[in-house]
Amino acid sequence: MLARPQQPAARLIPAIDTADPARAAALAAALAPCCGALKLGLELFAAEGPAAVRAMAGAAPVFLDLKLHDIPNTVAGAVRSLLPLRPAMLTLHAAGGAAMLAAAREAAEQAGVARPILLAVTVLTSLDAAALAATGVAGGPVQQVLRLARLALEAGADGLVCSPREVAPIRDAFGAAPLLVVPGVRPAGSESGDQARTATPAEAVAAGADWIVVGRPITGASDPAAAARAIAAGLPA
Ligand SMILES: O=C(O)c1cc(=O)[nH]c(=O)n1[C@@H]1O[C@H](COP(=O)(O)O)[C@@H](O)[C@H]1O
Repeated sequence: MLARPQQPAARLIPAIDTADPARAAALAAALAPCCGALKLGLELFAAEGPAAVRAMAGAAPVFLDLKLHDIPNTVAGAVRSLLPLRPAMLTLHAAGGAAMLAAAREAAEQAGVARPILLAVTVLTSLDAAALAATGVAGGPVQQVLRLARLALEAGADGLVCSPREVAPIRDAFGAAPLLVVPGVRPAGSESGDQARTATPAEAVAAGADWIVVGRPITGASDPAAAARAIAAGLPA
């Protein structure tokens, strides 16, 4: 499995969110030297499929963010289908439940020691308290993230995806062991866009994030590699 990062640059995961394979390849080539992994998500996978993962795999470890969420049998089958792509990390929605997460873990173990890190997405960083309440969830984001974190870790997830706001509460509740991958990260002065629960890269790492995921503040910059290096340079050692 991909090791927990020790150096600031290894903590950074740029999100390559584009449907254009040529742009994805250019971003991957520019960003691979200054990050710990590259995140490939639904936009590129929907457009290009597994070929996009194969194309990126030579540049850096691939965080394949497909946020699987279905019945256990279907998710286990999807994990088995994705294993030949050798992703370093794979996401599933914690809200899919313990049986779904356990089935994913069992399927992933067929890959042996090189299996992907299984990350359970808790509460999407785009949801504020009101949007979460509108889905029927009682209690605020922190309470729901802690509830889903416990469920996911007990069911066999290696780590969690959460916003920077829940990193400290998760570390308080579950200690150092869970791998924490944190999107919703915004360098000071950059636009939050559709992200609701944000903090700066340095705040996320100081709170206990292992990896931070940053998309548009990097990919929308005139020099994405320079933007990535500047973010990494601002992280605590
Ligand atoms: O699983 C994720 O990576 C994820 C979970 C979450 O709760 N919020 C979230 O923004 N993400 C992903 O992180 C990336 C954030 O991109 P930017 O908002 O452009 O920095 C996107 O690719 C999202 O799909």
